Amino acid sequence: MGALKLSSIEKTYPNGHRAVRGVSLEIEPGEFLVLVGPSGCGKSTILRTIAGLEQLTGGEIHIAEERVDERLPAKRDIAMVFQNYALYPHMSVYKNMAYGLKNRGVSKEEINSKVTEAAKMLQLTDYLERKPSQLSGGQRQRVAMGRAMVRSPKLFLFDEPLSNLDARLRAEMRLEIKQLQRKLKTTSVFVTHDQVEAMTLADRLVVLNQGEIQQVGTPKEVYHQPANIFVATFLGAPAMNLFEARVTSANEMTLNDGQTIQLPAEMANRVEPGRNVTVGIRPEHLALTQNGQRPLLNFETGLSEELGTSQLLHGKIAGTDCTLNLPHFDQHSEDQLGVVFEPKHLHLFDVETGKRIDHG
Ligand SMILES: Nc1ncnc2c1ncn2[C@@H]1O[C@H](COP(=O)(O)OP(=O)(O)OP(=O)(O)O)[C@@H](O)[C@H]1O
Repeated sequence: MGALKLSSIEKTYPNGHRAVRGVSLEIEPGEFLVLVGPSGCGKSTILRTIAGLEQLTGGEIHIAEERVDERLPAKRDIAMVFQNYALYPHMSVYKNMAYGLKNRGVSKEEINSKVTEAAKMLQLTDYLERKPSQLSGGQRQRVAMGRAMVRSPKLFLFDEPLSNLDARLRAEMRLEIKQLQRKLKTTSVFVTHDQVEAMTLADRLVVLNQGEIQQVGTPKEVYHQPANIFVATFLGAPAMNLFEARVTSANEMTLNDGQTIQLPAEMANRVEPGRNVTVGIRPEHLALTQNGQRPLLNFETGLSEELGTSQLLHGKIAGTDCTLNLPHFDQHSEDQLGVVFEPKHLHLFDVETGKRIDHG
């Protein structure tokens, strides 16, 4: 039984903008699903239609097998955590957390036990009498989490909840949310445009662009077998390197400047000669030749950037911009270097459709 099911949902805003285009998804109980994509791709709109803050213009939403898209937000048994926390400034932490339960007529004793338990889990016990203005950003975000938790909803919805926090706190809260969700096992949908957040939090990722799903999969699947060029270049920093090439024999491709690359073994004889393809390789999968090793491609060196744990070396292969992410720092004075890679790390895409040409 799916915990949440979106069936061909559509959202066209009154101004005619079609923000969500036939999105279908099924989420398992206890799953942590992350919606990720560039600004304007429709991820917040999807979340808001699940919560009932926006009306669908097509399709259906089911929560635990019950159709909910025509129900009022309060009748959907959902708790939402927002980017701006949405706490009541004049109420104490305790009252903020208790508010939703009090409104539902839950007894004082039960409220007390739930708030106390959530506060303990979130390390807020010492702050229950404070007002939100007397808390740090991270603590406020925890109160917002606590308020969602005490209601024991069927579903948590997170709308970029960490984007107001500084980088360090963000990383800490990310881990806390993950640990908390593991403990509570509440089905969760989390929206972010931050790919690191998406990769680290998700059981499964949904990559969106222009209101449409591009790919659904585990972070590993989506990173290592991107379904198309959009997904391949959206996830990963620096982005995957792309080159135009033509398949010139059963097992070989030729780049613009005549340099050739072997097709990955699984692809030999499977892509017809004459076909134009886009070849992708991630910066961390390219290395410089060492000790007289034979180069697979020539690399014209440009600027390098030192990142501490690794070094980015920018340059060109076959006249196309290209970046290498190298684990060791070395000064490079030569203009031309050789690069090597493992053929299994090559990604092939159709030039016209941008879709992955699969090799297992
Ligand atoms: N009320 C509205 N009326 C008209 N268009 C809207 C409305 N709300 C959002 N949109 C448009 O719908 C598209 C999707 O918006 P949405 O907020 O869902 O994107 P998003 O992926 O969450 O982006 P961001 O990361 O910037 O929040 C955008 O092009 C946006 O301009």
